[in-house]
Amino acid sequence: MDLFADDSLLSPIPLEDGDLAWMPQLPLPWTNAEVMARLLRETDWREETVVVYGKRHLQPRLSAWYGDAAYTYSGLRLQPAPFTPLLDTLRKVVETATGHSFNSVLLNLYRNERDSMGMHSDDEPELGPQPAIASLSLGAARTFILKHKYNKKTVRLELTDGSLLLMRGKTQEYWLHGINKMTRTLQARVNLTFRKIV
Ligand SMILES: O=C(O)CCC(=O)C(=O)O
Ligand SMILES: [Fe+2]
Repeated sequence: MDLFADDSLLSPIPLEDGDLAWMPQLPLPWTNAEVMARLLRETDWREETVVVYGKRHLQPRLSAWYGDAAYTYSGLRLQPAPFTPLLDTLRKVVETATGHSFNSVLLNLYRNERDSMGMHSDDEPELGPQPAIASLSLGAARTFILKHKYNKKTVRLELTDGSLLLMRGKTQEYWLHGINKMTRTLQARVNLTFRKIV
């Protein structure tokens, strides 16, 4: 279901075989720093283990999954917790800004420049075809890298404090995305990806 959208604040970012839109500052009812501090404090952050080629590794970031349904992500079965009042408020703000409805959110905490996320597509079957995923960033800016699966073109976006990136259409089908480690010292960043499990 698409809600009535005040999406005039979202600007399209041209991307072949994909659909991206972005706003530099999502209008929030608190300052970015207040939202970030509350998310750091109120979230049930987990250091998840992943098994790659039979070897167990700690993920290079902390994460938490809130929503109505369990979700399989990077081979991990994430047990959901119900939305908190803060997450519910953020969800409504993001829904108004994007015109899409969401019932789940994955939070990632990049503690410093050494935390990262490998290249992937958010194409799990429970998201349905052509999912809309809204990504809210708080704290340190990190570079979001998109790589085309077939022609290998690369696009880099700076995801700054308070910004909202909407990925939809064929984006997950044609592109991988991720966050690289950096060498320059960086403060913490929290990213929330709102999703709809169908
Ligand atoms: O931290 C980011 O901006 C990317 C997060 C992401 O790709 C995900 O949660 O699937
Ligand atoms: Fe992703």
